[in-house]
Amino acid sequence: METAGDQRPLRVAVLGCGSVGSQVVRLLQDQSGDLAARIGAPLELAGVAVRRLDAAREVEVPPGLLTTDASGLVARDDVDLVVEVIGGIEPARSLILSALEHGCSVVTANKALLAEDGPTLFEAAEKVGRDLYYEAAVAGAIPILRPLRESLAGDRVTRVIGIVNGTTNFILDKMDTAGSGFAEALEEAQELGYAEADPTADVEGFDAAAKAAILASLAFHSRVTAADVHREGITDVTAADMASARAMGAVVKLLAIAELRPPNEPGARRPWPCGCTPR
Ligand SMILES: NC(=O)c1ccc[n+]([C@@H]2O[C@H](COP(=O)([O-])OP(=O)(O)OC[C@H]3O[C@@H](n4cnc5c(N)ncnc54)[C@H](O)[C@@H]3O)[C@@H](O)[C@H]2O)c1
Ligand SMILES: N[C@@H](CCO)C(=O)O
Repeated sequence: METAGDQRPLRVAVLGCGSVGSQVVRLLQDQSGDLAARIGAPLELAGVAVRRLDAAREVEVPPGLLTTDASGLVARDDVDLVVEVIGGIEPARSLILSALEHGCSVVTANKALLAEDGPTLFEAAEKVGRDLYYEAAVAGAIPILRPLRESLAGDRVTRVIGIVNGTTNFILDKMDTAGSGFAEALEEAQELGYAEADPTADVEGFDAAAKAAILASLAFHSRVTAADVHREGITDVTAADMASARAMGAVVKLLAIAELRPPNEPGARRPWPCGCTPR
């Protein structure tokens, strides 16, 4: 009987070894047996692109696998799959496009990029017949994007609402339940790895807006970018606001709310006409 070990390994390149990247590398190393059995082939780490070779990391990476040449890594012939977890727009976009052009499938957690320029990536993947997966871009541990895209493909979704930003949820909860100050709670969220590299993205609502745009695009088969989303952060929320909410039996939360409006209502969008809806 053929086992996963008899199959050619799938070679994985990881771009970025921060909070998320280090855990991807750890999983590839610690759970290689389980992953191989589930996938049907061993997953092998081909390389990890980092900014600095000598930086402290949460995971041990064999030095021979580290490189500061991310462009070179995604263009290598022996790489099958690229995991982009450096974040931001550039060079993440160019690296993903190059990886696809070089025949790799791509997994990215980059909601900022997807919300700004997802169609360019989806079209590029479609053109070369490669996969582009991004489940971790919204509500990391909760499978939400694939169910919206596939399980609910035949349904008419009219509303998506939820807490989609962990950092603000953590801060608001600490302010409410432990009486923490905003700055102190933010620092703790950063230490725990919840916050974006620039936490302004979290506390001013940019991260939630990007996630709302991705959710709305999938749920309503439409094109919504982060710039289309009304955004409010939590930096003005005070202890007095918390107390008022509590007195009303409520809590303060940062929500992403996406609603489909009737077509002739002001602000309503038409479904996206071409074949470039998020896949
Ligand atoms: N942290 C989370 O909980 C979380 C959850 C879901 C999605 N995400 C997304 O995942 C991505 C990564 O987030 P993170 O929290 O790991 O960020 P991070 O800042 O901890 O890690 C990013 C890493 O990429 C490196 N990097 C940046 N530019 C690089 C380049 N050109 N070449 C090589 N390395 C480069 C940085 O040095 C850093 O180590 C972001 O898109 C983020 O929005 C994060
Ligand atoms: N900074 C993001 C990471 C997960 O997307 C958050 O706090 O939700």
